[in-house]
Amino acid sequence: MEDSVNKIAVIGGGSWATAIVKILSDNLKEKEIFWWMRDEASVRHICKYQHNPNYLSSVEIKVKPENISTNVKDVISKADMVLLNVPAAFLKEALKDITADDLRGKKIISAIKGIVPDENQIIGEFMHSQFQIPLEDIVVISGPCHAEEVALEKLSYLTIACQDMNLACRFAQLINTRYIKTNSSDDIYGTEYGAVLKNIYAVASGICHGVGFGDNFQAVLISNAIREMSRFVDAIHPINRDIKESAYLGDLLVTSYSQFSRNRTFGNMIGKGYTVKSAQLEMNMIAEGYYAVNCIHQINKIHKVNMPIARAVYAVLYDKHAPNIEMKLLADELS
Ligand SMILES: NC(=O)c1ccc[n+]([C@@H]2O[C@H](COP(=O)([O-])OP(=O)(O)OC[C@H]3O[C@@H](n4cnc5c(N)ncnc54)[C@H](O)[C@@H]3O)[C@@H](O)[C@H]2O)c1
Ligand SMILES: O=P(O)(O)OC[C@H](O)CO
Repeated sequence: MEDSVNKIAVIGGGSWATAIVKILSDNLKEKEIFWWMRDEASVRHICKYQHNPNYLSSVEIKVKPENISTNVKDVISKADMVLLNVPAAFLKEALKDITADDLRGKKIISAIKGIVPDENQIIGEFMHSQFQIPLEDIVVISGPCHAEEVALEKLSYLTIACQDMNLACRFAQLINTRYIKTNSSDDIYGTEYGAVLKNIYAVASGICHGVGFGDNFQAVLISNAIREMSRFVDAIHPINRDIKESAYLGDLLVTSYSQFSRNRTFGNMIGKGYTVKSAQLEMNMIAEGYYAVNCIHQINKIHKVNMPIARAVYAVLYDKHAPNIEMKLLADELS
């Protein structure tokens, strides 16, 4: 991989996939980018106008038109690195025609922050168990970074997690740009679960805002959320990690406070009285936290970690408890 031109297949056509395509194009290392998205009309539009019509439409797309396709098998076959970037809930659907043979020998990069529903697996576990990808060939991209700020070339930091630190460093060299800096980590489980949990806490943050809590309470909520995240990731994968690093605390902060956060926006609508369906319809984007809280609820039946915030979000979204009452009950449990 080091000596030959890197061939990278980006799988997904949403905001983050579009931002990642921009980052890869702006990075100066020689590479060829292939891009899969499910929507034929979007492919045609991008090939003709060099802009994604639905997401980050200000970004100029520099991928060759012949490399953009709705044929996932074809796109994957041309690459040696496959960068997964569809919401976790749609990953199985996106890869339904792909076999372990199609992915043999390829490096898998996950930019997804979610859990595969029904399987209740983070992306690395899913790719390892379903496609026999060796764990050391799986790379996770995480950290506090909104696609919208990438479009504006605002300075951002990404964490590249991989059990093979050489691979983490090699991939980092493909995405470092003037506005993207990278850190490396070998904590693939903590990085993935941290990203999953921060989405749930952003939904909680939005619900609290929606029902009328202010900044003072929000600060207490987030202080409790980082401790809850720490308890859970330590129970799942107990290694020596600093939860204050950007991939954990940083991502929790950006998602809980930013105007760009999908999960916070979704939670805010729920707090204001929208149903889940109507909030989802209102957004052109996906709030991973909605799906993740159900998966974490199932996973935590085994681990039994004390998770009052995730429990409250689950109660509102899945047991249909009134958001204002549930958040007041939660407030009594926080300190
Ligand atoms: N947006 C960000 O700033 C950002 C940053 C880091 C990580 N991520 C992660 O990237 C992943 C992709 O999120 P995003 O923000 O790009 O998505 P998005 O919300 O911008 O776009 C939604 C995506 O989901 C697809 N989609 C919607 N309904 C679908 C369906 N029924 N079947 C199949 N696909 C469907 C759309 O085609 C689109 O690609 C998520 O795991 C997210 O957590 C996002
Ligand atoms: O803040 P959200 O909910 O849009 O999630 C996007 C990214 O995960 C932030 O790092």
